[in-house]
Amino acid sequence: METQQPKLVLLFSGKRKSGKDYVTGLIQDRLGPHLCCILRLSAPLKAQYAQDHGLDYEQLLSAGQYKETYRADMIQWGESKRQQDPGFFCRLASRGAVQPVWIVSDCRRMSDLQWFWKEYPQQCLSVRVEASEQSRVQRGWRFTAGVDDAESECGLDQGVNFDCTISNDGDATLLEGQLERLLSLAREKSQ
Ligand SMILES: Nc1ncnc2c1ncn2[C@@H]1O[C@H](COP(=O)(O)OP(=O)(O)OP(=O)(O)O)[C@@H](O)[C@H]1O
Ligand SMILES: C[C@@](O)(CCOP(=O)(O)O)CC(=O)O
Repeated sequence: METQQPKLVLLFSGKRKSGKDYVTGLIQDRLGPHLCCILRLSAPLKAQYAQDHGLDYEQLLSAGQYKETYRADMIQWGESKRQQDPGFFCRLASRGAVQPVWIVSDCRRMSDLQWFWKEYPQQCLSVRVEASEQSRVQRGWRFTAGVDDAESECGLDQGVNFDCTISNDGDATLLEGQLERLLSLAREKSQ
């Protein structure tokens, strides 16, 4: 299927267990799958890595511990691909997307943002999901050297003026309120 020009591209980033998948899932639920798709840059990476290493792709995609066992090695594997072509996973993840609103759920590096900014200069909005260390620990996060101090987690810590920041520390009402602006914008743009 041919990719169609999006009307809005929400570029999400955030630390491990800040809730990127949770928050982007909520937005897609509200907008519906005809209006909004979620693009995971890590999906083509995990698909190829699973195939090469005889692993379970679905489990690598899920929020459980399984993917954490392989995270450091997946990062290395993905970085070797990105060195040859920084837009490699951006291109694969967005291939065939036809909805007017795209949510990229896992931007990690400046090159991820730059690729979308260059391809869709009028449509992009960068969104940072933030959560306290305490919330992240409750969701299963433990500091891991080589992961939490590497570009995969820290690549967007500096140098980006995010268009929007969402605090996701577990208060559902507070979260809903923060999503309203993005939901209104998405509905407006997709008309
Ligand atoms: N506001 C919330 N309310 C309830 N549960 C939440 C909330 N935010 C996140 N979670 C839960 O915390 C866990 C981690 O969240 P999630 O997978 O969305 O984080 P992530 O930033 O995508 O992490 P990773 O980078 O590891 O993929 C999940 O089990 C998710 O359901
Ligand atoms: C290997 C990697 O793609 C894992 C991402 O997994 P997740 O988005 O945290 O589920 C991280 C990276 O590309 O640096």
